[in-house]
Amino acid sequence: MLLPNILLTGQLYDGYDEEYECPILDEDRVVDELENQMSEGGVIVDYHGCDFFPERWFHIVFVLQADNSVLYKRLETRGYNEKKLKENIQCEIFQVLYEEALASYKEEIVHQLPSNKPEDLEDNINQILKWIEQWIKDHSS
Ligand SMILES: Nc1ncnc2c1ncn2[C@@H]1O[C@H](COP(=O)(O)OP(=O)(O)O)[C@@H](O)[C@H]1O
Repeated sequence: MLLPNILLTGQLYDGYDEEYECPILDEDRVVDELENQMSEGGVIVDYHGCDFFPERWFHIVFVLQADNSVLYKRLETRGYNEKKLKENIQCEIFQVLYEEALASYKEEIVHQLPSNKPEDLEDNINQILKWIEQWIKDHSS
């Protein structure tokens, strides 16, 4: 589930942030909106933050990381303004999202995955698939 798409089509935002040039997320509405689907299970949620999601929603959390030079080029290509670009890079340097994940979920379910090169994408998918298979095995009896 790609959360940004749902947010935009479902209009689950509350105003627009002129400084960061993005919609302001209405976190409570997002959680309400996703609750039924999430409690059914079998859902992968892709988003850049996680502290407002209920802990019970997830069995595992992956935090993707990129080296700064790689990330800089990526965000520059996306046309981020100077301030937004700087803050995103700083966020990566201080591992803000990894820390947020550690603070929001049990440490043993939070994993970091490098995402610098296309090959990393493939490796990460394989690793996540392996984890899913193992989880299904462990929980089917
Ligand atoms: N592992 C990777 N290797 C090479 N390019 C990547 C990789 N991950 C992302 N990218 C590049 O960055 C862009 C944005 O990736 P995306 O996963 O959508 O980022 P985010 O989820 O942080 O918004 C992609 O279109 C691609 O060009």
